[in-house]
Amino acid sequence: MKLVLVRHGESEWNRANLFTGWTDVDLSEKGHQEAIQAGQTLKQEGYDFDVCYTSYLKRAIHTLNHILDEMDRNWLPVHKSWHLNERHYGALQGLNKADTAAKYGEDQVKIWRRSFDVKPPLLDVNDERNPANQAMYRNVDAKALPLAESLETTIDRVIPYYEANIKKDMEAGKRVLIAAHGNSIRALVKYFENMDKDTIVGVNIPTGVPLVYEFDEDFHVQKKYYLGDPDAIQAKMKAVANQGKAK
Ligand SMILES: O=C(O)[C@H](O)COP(=O)(O)O
Repeated sequence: MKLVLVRHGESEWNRANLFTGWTDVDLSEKGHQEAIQAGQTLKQEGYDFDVCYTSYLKRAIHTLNHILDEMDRNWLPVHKSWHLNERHYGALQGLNKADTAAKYGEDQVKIWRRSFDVKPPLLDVNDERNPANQAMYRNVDAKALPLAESLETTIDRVIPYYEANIKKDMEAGKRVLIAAHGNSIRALVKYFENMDKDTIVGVNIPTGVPLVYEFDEDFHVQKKYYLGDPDAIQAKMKAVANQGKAK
């Protein structure tokens, strides 16, 4: 069984190096190109899908749309869920990552970005960015919506959704494509690989590159690989890690 995950292409806020989280920003021009390239790669490599999953955020939705365009698979069913959203970056959303590192130190920014269980500072409940105050989440139980998330609390909402929906589809023999985000994908990577808290700290997901997992029938990982030029992928991962360095 194969599962393909793609982090959205570069967003406008990735380009500006801003903490983004649940802010609904679109792809940059480079991000659109990365998503188109991901679709072309999947097509050239002979991939096909039966069902797709994505988040509520347009950078992931538009990435998926580009991929489906390139594969001529726009007719596929697409499930959108807030459970696949990026980790909520709380009151850090909108701040520049390098400036934040200069102000609070690179170690603190690494803790906020990559530690397993530390949440960034919470949004105020009255903040218009509180998801409970936004139309996008009007059908979600407000008690389930965060004011900030750690990777641990992101896992708490990604994995039950994966098990109840995506895993079920895979068990039924469906080929699944997920277009999501750096940290919702890190949640899945940690779970699939049973990774410990220290190892996941070093995992950075590149933008717009298909990541393939091959599982046996008990959902043990047999193989894991990115599709594309290995040097270019390494460079993209390093660039993500370096976003938290002071200039
Ligand atoms: O929300 C964000 O800022 C990014 O999409 C992911 O950020 P990170 O790599 O700093 O966790």
